[in-house]
Order: sequence, then structure tokens, then C-alpha cells
Amino acid sequence: MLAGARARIDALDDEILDLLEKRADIAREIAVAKQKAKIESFHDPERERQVLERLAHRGEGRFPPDAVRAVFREVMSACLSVEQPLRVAYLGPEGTFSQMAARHLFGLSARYRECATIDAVFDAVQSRDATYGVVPIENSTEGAVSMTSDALLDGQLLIRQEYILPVSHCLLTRASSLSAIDTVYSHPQALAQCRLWIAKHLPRAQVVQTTSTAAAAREAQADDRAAAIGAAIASEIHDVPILSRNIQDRPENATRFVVLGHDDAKPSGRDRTTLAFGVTHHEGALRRVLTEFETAGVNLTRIESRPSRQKAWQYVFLVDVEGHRDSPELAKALKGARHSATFVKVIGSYPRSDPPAPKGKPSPKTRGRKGKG
Ligand SMILES: O=C(O)C(=O)C[C@]1(C(=O)O)C=C[C@@H](O)C=C1
Repeated sequence: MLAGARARIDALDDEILDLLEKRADIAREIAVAKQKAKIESFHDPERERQVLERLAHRGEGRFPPDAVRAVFREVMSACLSVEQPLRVAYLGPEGTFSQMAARHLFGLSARYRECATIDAVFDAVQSRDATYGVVPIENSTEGAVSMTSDALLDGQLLIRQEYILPVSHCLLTRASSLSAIDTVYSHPQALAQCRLWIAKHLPRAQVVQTTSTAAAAREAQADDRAAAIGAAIASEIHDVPILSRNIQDRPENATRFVVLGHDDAKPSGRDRTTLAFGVTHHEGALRRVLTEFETAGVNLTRIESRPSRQKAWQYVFLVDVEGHRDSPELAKALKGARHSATFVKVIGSYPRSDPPAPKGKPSPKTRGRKGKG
């Protein structure tokens, strides 16, 4: 019985592998076609999303839909690696949420380059040392990541993809109880996302900032009276046990990451555009620019102001709007905004990513499985 079942699995595995080899051959053909069409970026996030969603819905549930996504994530990562090897820079070190986001977006076959700072990720892509870069842009609890905003404003790179990663923090420590902890280490963003939890459970501990959550885990590894706040994966990588899970103040805590490149994405039908503009110091100047979007029927999903860094007390505005810059509505709004603003800079159009569904509730897209199609 067991031997028979294993023989059938062996036969199926052979078939699956033969099919994967055939799939890789087709990916090579696609690479030639893309080269002929002078398409520079072989990576096509919208096509990947469609493939994953179609297959996750097509399955009958005996092989879990999340596993369908995970398997085909790696299949496409491998097929892309035979088309065009990718180098992806991310904010390291290993064990950070940025690494989780990068792995989710590009799979295990991409080559990764960890960078010590957000600016270094921008530099790696700008100098073409890396094909793409993955950086956090905002957190649902703490707001904008200002280093990313400033680097987007100052540089030439474009956003070509976004991904919202649910962020669940753990307390990592070799101490056996909370009362044995003197010091808590973490990145300022993570500390801020767990501020109330720390005040309640570790009121006497000294709070120390580190450059990353993974660096904090290393501190906790070295000292049994120290703890770190970070991802569960940092516990494995840095060999520090988890004492408490889900310690972020807001259960739906999530970070939005963006992929940077030299070009942005083609219209997908469900897009977002990030842009920046400046206004003069006159009454109603900001309102006039925003009215251009309103009259063109373009929905604003985020607005952030940053110091211009050219003159004190002057600001530039970073906004996210729904739609692709090539759409007639947004093209019209941008034309109007160029008249009302001191400058307008488009930082990229890319497919919109859905926020994660709350635990236990399927996302609108996966609710109610459709038949095979
Ligand atoms: O369809 C394509 O454009 C491909 O290159 C193939 C493929 C895939 O393996 O399905 C690989 C990489 C792209 O990012 C999207 C899809």
C-alpha cells in the first residue's frame, strides 16, 4: 500500500518535473520575444499576479490555495531566472521585514543584495548594480518612511510595484520571563509600533534603537537580559527564542513596500500613481493643485508633506492617486497641475496591491471559489 502510493507519487513527480522543464523552455522563447520587442524589464508583476490568482482560484482546495501561490511563486521566479537573472537590493540585514517583502515579490531564484541603508538601496539600483530595489514607504501605524520619501523626491528612480506586508512583531529573548529583561532593542519604527505594549509589559526596561530589527536580534542573542522586537523569522536566523508574539499595538499593522527601477509599469486597469509637486507660498496654492485632480475625477489615496530642503519652511507634497499616468483622466489632471504647481514630478505608475485581509476573513478576491476556468 505504502510502496504503491510512493511509486505513484514518484511517477507524478517525474511528470511535474518534465512539465516544469517544458515551461522553462517557453520562458526562454518569451525572453527572445521580449528582446525583439525591445522590452527592457522581463519581470512582469501584473502578469505574475494574474497567473497566481487564476491558479489559486482554479484549484479544488485539496492542495491549499496558499500553497498553490507559494509553489507557482517559485516556478515563475525560476522561469524568470532563465530569461534574465535578476539582482534585487533590499534593506538588510537578513531577517528584516524588507527581506520578507523582497522574497515574496521575487522568490528564491532571484539574487539578493542586502544594503545597510535605504539610500544604499537607491544607489544600488541607480548604478545598475541591482536590477530592482525593495524599500518600505509607509506603515499603517507609524505613517511615512521619510528616508524613502526624500530619496524618491531627490532621485530619478521610479516605483514599478507595491506590496503590503502584514507586520506582526515578536519579543525575541533568551530570558525566561519579562521580569528578567533590562533592555529592549529594535528599529525606531518597530519600537513605535509596539509603544503601548512596551509601556505595559516592560515599563522598567531601557529602550535602545538599532539600525534594523535583525541587528536588534543579534543584541538579544549576545545578552540574556536583553530582548529584541522583530520578525518571527529573525528568531530562526539569529537563534533567539520567541517569548511573546503579536505584540504590535494595532493588530492590523502592515507596511507598504515599493519596488524601484528605471522604468515603471504598463497600465493594468487597477493602478496607482505616486507623484510629487511644489506650490508657491500663496493663499489657496495647494487647493488649486488638488482641485485639478478633483475636477479630472482622480481619487487621492495619500498626501504627505516634506520640507523642500532648498529653503526653510517651504514644502513639497508627495501624493498617491488612483489610476495610471497614461489614463486620460490622470493625464488631464497632470497637465492642469503643471500649470498650478511650481513643479510636478511623476514617481511611477504601478498595479495597486490589496491590503491583506484580516485574519480569518478571506480577501474579496479569494472569497467564494469559482469553478475551473
Ligand atoms: O509571461 C511572461 O512575460 C514571462 O516572462 C513568464 C513568467 C512566468 O514564468 O509565467 C515569468 C516572469 C514574468 O515576470 C512573468 C511571467
